Amino acid sequence: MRFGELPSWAMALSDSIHDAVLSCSIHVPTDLESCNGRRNELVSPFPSDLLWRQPLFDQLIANLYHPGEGICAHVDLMRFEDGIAIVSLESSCVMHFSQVEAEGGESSSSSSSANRKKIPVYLNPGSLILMSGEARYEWKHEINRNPGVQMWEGHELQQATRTSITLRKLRCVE
Ligand SMILES: O=C(O)CCC(=O)C(=O)O
Ligand SMILES: [Fe+2]
Repeated sequence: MRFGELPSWAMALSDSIHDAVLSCSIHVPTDLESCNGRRNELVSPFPSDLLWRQPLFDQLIANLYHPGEGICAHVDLMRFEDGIAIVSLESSCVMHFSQVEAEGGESSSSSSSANRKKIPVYLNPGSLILMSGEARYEWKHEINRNPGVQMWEGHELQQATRTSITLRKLRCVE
């Protein structure tokens, strides 16, 4: 785990994440009438106030998982600001997202565990996960790699050692 100024390779990674977000961000007209007035908004996988903050990230953790190891469902600690990036390396895997229980817990009918869906996201080696806003605060993420096989769309995933690098920004304490 590392806090404060990141080592140069992690700064380079952070810059690459910044560039990757920019390269898949597009400007779209806010409405048809304003098309000619060139008013448009940026649609981006990371909100621009987060993308342009300085520094983008100042904390990183590298996690090493052997076959059969994963991480249980959680929301990242509130000591970190909004805007989290994870680079997934080496082994493919499936990350599941599930909605945080509403206040009042299991008795709340719309959010009972039976109704709460898990959204699977397939991660290739090199995949970048960006979490902000609702995804960061209202959804848990987990990787369930029990010993044995993990399946994706009917195919068996070959489990190998997996490394992930999570980049975050510490919340300022006043
Ligand atoms: O290994 C991963 O992809 C997830 C890591 C993670 O969620 C965390 O460190 O909080
Ligand atoms: Fe996490």
